[in-house]
Parts: sequence; C-alpha cells; structure tokens
Amino acid sequence: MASKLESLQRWVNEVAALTRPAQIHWCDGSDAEYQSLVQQMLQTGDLIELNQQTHPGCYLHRSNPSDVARVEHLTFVCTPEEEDAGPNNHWLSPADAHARMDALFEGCMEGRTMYVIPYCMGPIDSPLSRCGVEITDSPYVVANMRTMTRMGAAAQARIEREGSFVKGLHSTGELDPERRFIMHFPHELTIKSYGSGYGGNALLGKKCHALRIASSQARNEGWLAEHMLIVGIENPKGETHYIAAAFPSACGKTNLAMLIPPEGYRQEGWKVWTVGDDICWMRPGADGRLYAINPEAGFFGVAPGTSTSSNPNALETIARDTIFTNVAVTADNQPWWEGLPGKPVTDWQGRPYDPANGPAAHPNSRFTVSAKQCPTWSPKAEDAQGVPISAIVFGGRRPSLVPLVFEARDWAHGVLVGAAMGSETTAAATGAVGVLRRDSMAMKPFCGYHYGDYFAHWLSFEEQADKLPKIFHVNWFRKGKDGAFLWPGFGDNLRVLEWMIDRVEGRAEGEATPIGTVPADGELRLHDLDIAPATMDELLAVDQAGWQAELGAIGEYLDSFGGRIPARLQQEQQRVAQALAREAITS
Ligand SMILES: Nc1nc2c(ncn2[C@@H]2O[C@H](COP(=O)(O)OP(=O)(O)O)[C@@H](O)[C@H]2O)c(=O)[nH]1
Ligand SMILES: C=C(OP(=O)(O)O)C(=O)O
Ligand SMILES: [Mn+2]
Repeated sequence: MASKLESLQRWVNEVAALTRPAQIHWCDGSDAEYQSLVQQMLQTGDLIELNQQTHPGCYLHRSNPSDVARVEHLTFVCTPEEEDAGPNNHWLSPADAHARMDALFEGCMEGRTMYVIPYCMGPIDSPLSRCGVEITDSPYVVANMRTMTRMGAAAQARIEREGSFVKGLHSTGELDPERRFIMHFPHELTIKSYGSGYGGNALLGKKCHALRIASSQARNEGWLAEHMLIVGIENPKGETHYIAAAFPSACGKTNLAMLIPPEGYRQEGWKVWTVGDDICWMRPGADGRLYAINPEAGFFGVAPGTSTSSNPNALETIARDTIFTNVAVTADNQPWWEGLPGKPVTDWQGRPYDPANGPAAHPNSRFTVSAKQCPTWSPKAEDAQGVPISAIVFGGRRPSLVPLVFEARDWAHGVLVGAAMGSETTAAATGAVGVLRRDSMAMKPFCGYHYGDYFAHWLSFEEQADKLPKIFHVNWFRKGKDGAFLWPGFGDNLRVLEWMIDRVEGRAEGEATPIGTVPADGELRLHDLDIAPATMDELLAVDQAGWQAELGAIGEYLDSFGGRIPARLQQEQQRVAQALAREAITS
C-alpha cells in the first residue's frame, strides 16, 4: 500500500534510498499483521513466548543490556538558533545534526524490512489529535506502536486528508551506545533516532512526538502538551471531576491513573476512571475551560512494584495480550518482577537468577498493553472533545520538606509551583538514581524548547483565569526518620484528591500558609485510615526555615534560565519568599 500523498511517498522513497532496505512494508494496523510480526519475532528470538495458560497473548522481549532506558545525554533539540532550545536541552545545529544522523542511517537497513507506520496520537476523529509516520527497521517497535497509538489504515487516511504529519525515522542500528542519538527538529516536524530499541528512544509517537515536538507546536498554536496522567473521580452522586497530574517518570502516574478507592470510599459509591497515564494534550474549549485528551492508546508502564496490593487494575490489565520488556520469569514461565509473589528463576538478561547480580527484573522493565484492557478505562477517553479538567496537580519524590498536599493561590503561583518541582531521579533514564533534581512540570527531559519560553506560555493562559483548573502540589514520598514512607499512598491518595475537589467546589476552607493552602484540621477524610495524628501533622506541616532555603534555591534555579525567564514568575518567587520572611518575624 503506497501513499496517495505525494509528500509522504517522496519522504519514504528518500529514506529507502538512504537506508537501502530489502523491502518496504506499509503497516495497516490489522490483527493479522500483528500476529504475523509476533510469529516472525518468535522465530528470530526478539520475542519469547510466556506461559500461554496463565498469560494468553503475552510475550517477553529482552533488550540489549546497554539499552534499557531513555538516554537524556544523547537526546537533542535541534532548533535553528541554539538559544531557542534553552539550557534545558542539548542542542546541535539542524545541518550538523542531519549530517551526523544521515551518516549513521546510510545503508543501515540493508537486508532488512523497512516498516512505514502511519499513526494518530489521540482519538482518530478528534480535532485535538495529531498524526505522524514512523519509519523503522524494528518489528518490536511496530508491535509496540500498534498498541500505543491508533496505527494503520485509518491514521493514513487522516494523514492523506490533512496533508501534514510528523516524520519520525528510526533504526536500532548496532545498539552501540557510542552510535546512539535521538534528534528532534521541531520546526521541521521531524525526529531522527538511531541506535536504541528502547521505548522512549524508539517508539517515536510517545516522548519524541507527543511531548517534545508537540510541546513546541502547542506553544505556537495556543495549547499545552504535558507529561501528565488524566483521571476521572466520580463521587457517590455520579458527578465526575477530571484531574491532570504531572509527576516525573516512575513517580506514580500509572498508579494514580488506575487508583482503586479505599474500602470505605468504595462502599459509599466512589469510582475512579482512567483516561491516560503519561501524556495529556489540553486546550481551552468554547466555554474557556481546559479540555484534555490522552494522545496514547496504550500503557508503557513500569513493571516493578506493580502488584495486587499497589495496583490491582494494572495487574488485571496486563493478564493477557501484553509485551513485557526486561522482566524476569518464573519456573513455569510466567513474567515476574520485584513486588510479585513467587520467585524468579531467570533474570531479565536470561541468566539463572542470582541475587548477587542485582534485581531479577530490570528496575525499568516495562509492560506494553492496550488501554482498552484496563478495567477502569474511561468511556470518555475516546471522546473527540476531550474531558474538562478541574484540577492540575504537580508532584515528585521529595523525602523531606514538601507537605502531602498544598494548593497554589492562583494560576501564576501554580506555574511557579510547577516550575519549582523537584524529584529524586529514577531508573527511567540512565544515570544515578535517588539524586534530587529540578524537573519543572516533570518536563525536563521532554520540553522541546526553552524552559523560559515554556513558563511564559503557561502564564499566557492566565487571561482566562476564572475558568482555569486550580493547581495543587502533592508529595506521596515523604519519609520518616526510619526511612519509611509516612503516607500510605496508592488507593489512599484518593483522600487527597477528594479534598482538592472539595476546594474546587468551594466545600473546603483550607488553611492559608505562605507556600499555599493546606487542608484545615479535619478536612482530609482519614476516618478509616490507621495513621497517627502526629504523622499527619508531620505530613502537613510547613517548615518555615526549610521553605525559606527552598525558595532561595528556586530563585537561583529560575535565574539559571537567564533573560528568558518571565518577570511574572520571578515576582511570584519573591512574593512567596517575602511571605515566608514575614512569618519568620511574627513567629
Ligand atoms: N510510596 C509510594 N509509591 C508509589 C505511589 N504511587 C506509585 N508509587 C511507586 O512509584 C513507582 C512508579 O509508579 P508508576 O505509577 O509506574 O509511575 P509512572 O512512571 O509515573 O507512571 C512504582 O514503584 C510505584 O510502586 C504512592 O502513592 N506511594
Ligand atoms: C515512557 C517512558 O518514559 P517514562 O519513564 O516517563 O514512562 C520511557 O522512558 O520510554
Ligand atoms: Mn512518562
């Protein structure tokens, strides 16, 4: 199936001339195509069959051990002017980047099949959706893209109609970490990725298109492309509020999106609906509110820690038709990771399990699964108009200082709270784990342009302030002196979300502090939760001296973006710093 669209056909021809594949396959997205890819990968060893009695349609992929996570140091944003990529991105000039990448791509598909994957990010009929085409030589990428996007004939038809699309070129190359780059050309709507088969580096619809390229498009077109989950909270009266939440990678988006209410809430009739677990595209609707879609069609979730106690919804979702990457296996060939019962016999690299080699499953091992399999998948997730957002939440892993929850006093303060986000690093990217770093709006690895301009873009929505969502900050990861988490987290996070909705609906007073509003005594419903009052006090306290130091650090961080940082944001930082200083004098 060639393309009627001349620009698409021409690009495919150009890429084929450069990479010299043995054949070209245009993906139609059908079941038959998926099954035939799976059969082929079982033969080559790219996939390993798992126990089909317990896990029908489930397969294991073991990646190269040097290719298990995103590589931020090899990821570039290639704007014509270096200044426009910002200090938050690595930069190369477009000419240099194309030259470097084209040299790598030259002849790289010899003897292999080149797959052309037309895909749509978002419901196929939504005006908020955007299309792209990924060219790859990896059948594993094709199989994953089929699950993660609306891939195939319908997407191609939309592309032919619209005439424009994001171009993504990918090859796994030799998997040589020295010959691995992920390059973005936002002004050309182009991505080139070479030398990695890992999710965020290779499934180009996800981080590369739906975040880095889309964030840049969104800025030009007046919308927001964010690293956020979307969850619907239905109260016993049947009213549903949608919440969008930005947490850095491996900080709880999938878990919050699939939350199971605590027993007492379930009995009262509360329900939680999953709309998205990683990416959120939002724009103002005719009524001035922000409407959001999830551009993805599946979950590329972190496996370790996913268990019946933490996330039973996810476990149910991945019981069939799932591709597991870099997990361990049990004696009877079931997928296994730390947090599951039973025990591993083979580790993620295929070696007999030996605790001396570290965890059995790679800490960044993943599952790829269709969102439709999620028991709490929201019918609204397919809605072309998107869902109205009542609250935006920022959060990260902060073992100390940051309270369980606080509310920004207005939009501009909320933008500061998002910009100031910090979190301990995780295994989702290569590098040290557990180091505190600033990760504004959880977009540090994903913002496709200068962070200063990005903050200004966020602030520009202030004009329709009265219709905008309220902005909150949460921290599920506070630790006590013994190093254990103070807050039970997971399902109990609903207690915090309920307070947010009460604030949105004007049902909770809250208590004003210099850093924002925290729940007043008794406003968080803890009746059936076994938690000591002293622990709650610790979780909600605002440590004045600690926050003064934090505001100083935030000020320095903002200054590091130079002249492009909006004055409005610096004024907010000063306002909060002064409020803290006043408190220090009066207390
Ligand atoms: N302590 C604690 N850990 C959590 C909570 N939510 C998620 N996690 C853990 O954080 C890790 C990543 O969670 P996940 O939802 O996959 O993050 P995502 O990558 O942002 O989607 C897993 O190990 C979870 O068990 C929580 O509320 N409290
Ligand atoms: C999907 C990815 O990112 P995250 O860690 O945010 O899930 C990824 O790393 O490929
Ligand atoms: Mn993510």
